[in-house]
Amino acid sequence: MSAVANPILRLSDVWVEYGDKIVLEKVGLDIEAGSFVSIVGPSGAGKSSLLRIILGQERPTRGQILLDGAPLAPECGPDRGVVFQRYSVFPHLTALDNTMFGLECEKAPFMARLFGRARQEAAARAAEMLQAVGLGDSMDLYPAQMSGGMQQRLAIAQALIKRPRILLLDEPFGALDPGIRADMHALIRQLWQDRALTIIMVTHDLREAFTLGTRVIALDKRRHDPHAPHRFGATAVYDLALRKDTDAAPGAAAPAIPAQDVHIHEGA
Ligand SMILES: Nc1ncnc2c1ncn2[C@@H]1O[C@H](COP(=O)(O)OP(=O)(O)OP(=O)(O)O)[C@@H](O)[C@H]1O
Repeated sequence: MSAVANPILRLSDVWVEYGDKIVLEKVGLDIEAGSFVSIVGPSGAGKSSLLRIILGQERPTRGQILLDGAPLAPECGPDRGVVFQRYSVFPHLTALDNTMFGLECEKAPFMARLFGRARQEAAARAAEMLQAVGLGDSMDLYPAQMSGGMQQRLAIAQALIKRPRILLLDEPFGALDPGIRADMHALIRQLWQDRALTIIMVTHDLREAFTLGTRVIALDKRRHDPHAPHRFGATAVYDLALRKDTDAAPGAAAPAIPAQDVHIHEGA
């Protein structure tokens, strides 16, 4: 376990099992508020499973997750927002209505519709959010009228409208062209800094992991049983804290890291 004083998230001895298949075993992690944590690892290592349990969509089969020192509520709370690789926006709603939807669900959980002044306030907040992600001129467009990059910007606006403190990103830029990806890196870095977010991002792209992350965690199996591939789960096999100049230009390569600032330690 990587000990951090007053972590925003603490995972202690967390296991995720599906029947007799062990996906994650003995995961122990402290996540510091304001950090940008990149999670890497081979396909099937349990990266998305880890995000789902932090989001509260699923519960670990063993172990404990603390959010600000208190056990994680069993459902997804407004303190955590999520963006997936595949566009999660609603095709029948405009960008503005897509962004407002989260607020409408929160404030009018049965009808998911606000009226009068409450609606005006929600629309103003959604418009501000769309400006922040660079969609200020596209509020009336439907997702089918938007590019992939624009749809991911919209998904980020949806995730951030409820002002979460933790943003979970599951391969958010994996389906985008390299040029658009660079723009999205700049955007996410800006939002991370401006909104003092804690970000946990799963990616297959090591360059992306090191460029954006202040910490890179690799999940993998420490033990393999060739006769029973599901007998052992993955855990954090590498945990690298990177010293980052947060004022670096968006998209800039990570600065060189002096050897003494690289901490490689075994998972729990
Ligand atoms: N609901 C489920 N029931 C059974 N097995 C599951 C379930 N969800 C995930 N798994 C299994 O858990 C393992 C880890 O899946 P997960 O999607 O977390 O891995 P990943 O590291 O995110 O993979 P990828 O990089 O390919 O997206 C996989 O073997 C998957 O088949």
